[in-house]
Amino acid sequence: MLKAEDAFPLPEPLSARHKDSFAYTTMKDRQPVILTKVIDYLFRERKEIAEVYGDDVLEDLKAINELLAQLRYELMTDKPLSPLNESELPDVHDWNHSLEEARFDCAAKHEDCSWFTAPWLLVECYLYRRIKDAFLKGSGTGKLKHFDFFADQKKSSLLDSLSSVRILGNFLLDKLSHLQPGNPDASKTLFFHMVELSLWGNKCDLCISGGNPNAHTSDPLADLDVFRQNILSDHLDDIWSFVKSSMSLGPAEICFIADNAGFELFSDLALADFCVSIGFASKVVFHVKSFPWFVSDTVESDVEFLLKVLEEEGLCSLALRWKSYFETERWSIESDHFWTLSEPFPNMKKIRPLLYERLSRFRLLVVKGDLNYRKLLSDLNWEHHTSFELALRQFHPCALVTLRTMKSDMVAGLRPSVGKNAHTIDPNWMITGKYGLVQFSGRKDTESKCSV
Ligand SMILES: O=P(O)(O)OC[C@H]1O[C@](O)(CO)[C@@H](O)[C@@H]1O
Repeated sequence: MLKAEDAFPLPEPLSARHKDSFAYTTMKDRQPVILTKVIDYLFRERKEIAEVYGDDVLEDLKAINELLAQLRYELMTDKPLSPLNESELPDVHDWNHSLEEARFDCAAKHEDCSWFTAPWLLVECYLYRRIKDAFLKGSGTGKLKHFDFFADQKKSSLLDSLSSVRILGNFLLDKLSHLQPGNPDASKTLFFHMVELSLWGNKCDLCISGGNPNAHTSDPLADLDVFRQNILSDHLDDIWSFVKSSMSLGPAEICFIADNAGFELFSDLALADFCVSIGFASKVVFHVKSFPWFVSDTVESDVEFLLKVLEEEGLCSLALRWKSYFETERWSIESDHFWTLSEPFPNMKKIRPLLYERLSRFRLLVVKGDLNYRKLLSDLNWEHHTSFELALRQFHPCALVTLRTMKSDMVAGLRPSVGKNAHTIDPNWMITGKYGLVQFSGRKDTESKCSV
């Protein structure tokens, strides 16, 4: 198979070193705001937090905020990136290896490896890992080591999206009750709609809004027809052919590499239910983050909160249905520290071979969101018309679909004129979340084992 690096020199990683780039704006404007909001939140809510965890955490909060203020200083004054110290998380070695490699590349350019010279993917992920570090180090009592400092924002975002949740939930329940088993073609249009709903679920996240409220408030079904023209790369037909032919092999295990909690997570569970109900999937695994990440990324407790809200807010039958999927292990949640490294997915086989092996057992991976897309395509500055397959750089544990609204200036797999036309309509087309991609690769690495 043709490798990207054999075909031409690989493009440069995106980096804040380019002052006209989105990476630069993000690191200069958005990241300090996100960090400051965490600091403000901990200070503002200290009494409430102490009520839950005990007065001794007031000292922890002070220590954590000092570490976060130091981190903000390092970011805003473009200090060299320091290695992580020993910590109870299993990722320190991998992180320090990534930092060492970046330092080596910067040294070749006679530069320090800092927030504004290193690859954007590395520094953006590093910020969230350092925030986590502040909680691990600053919590002398140990009580706040696993505190979810983004939980309140995620909860509010879900509660603000309830009208959209109700519309989609009732639509799903109605459609599920009219499915025609044994007649997959009857489900095709609906399958397209469920995929599109999960795609546009990615539009709102709390990272792109710098932590400001960003809920889904419109009618997601009415939006479908309006938004369809904004799908710049659309492999839905290929996905459906794959799903249909796969169904003749018997139900399979599939996996979502999840992104944001709130409405997006809800739309992902809805798509997963549809895949189960039409007989495509026997089991669904949701891979989530193991600590707070990019503000609104899903951690396990966000799934629990979603089910609780559905139960309390008039979607009880859906909540019970999904709870029973989890109880019977038809659905399950997994996590891996690879998702909170800065490593591109093509490095997974080398760095986390067991995870690659695990993914190779699924029939389909659904890779959600902007950051996962950047990692999938190595966050390199691809020509927009580079083929999606080539840009995957041989990441083929199993067939995969990526559903991503565009919130960063990196893309591959577009037909030649598509980017130009989008740019004419909206010069910010790559970063607003208004445009989306549904891309598919049916290829599977023949060296990886397959049990389904
Ligand atoms: O939740 P998503 O879709 O991964 O988006 C994460 C956000 O973080 C970024 O990757 C960088 O800030 C953006 O491109 C995007 O707004």
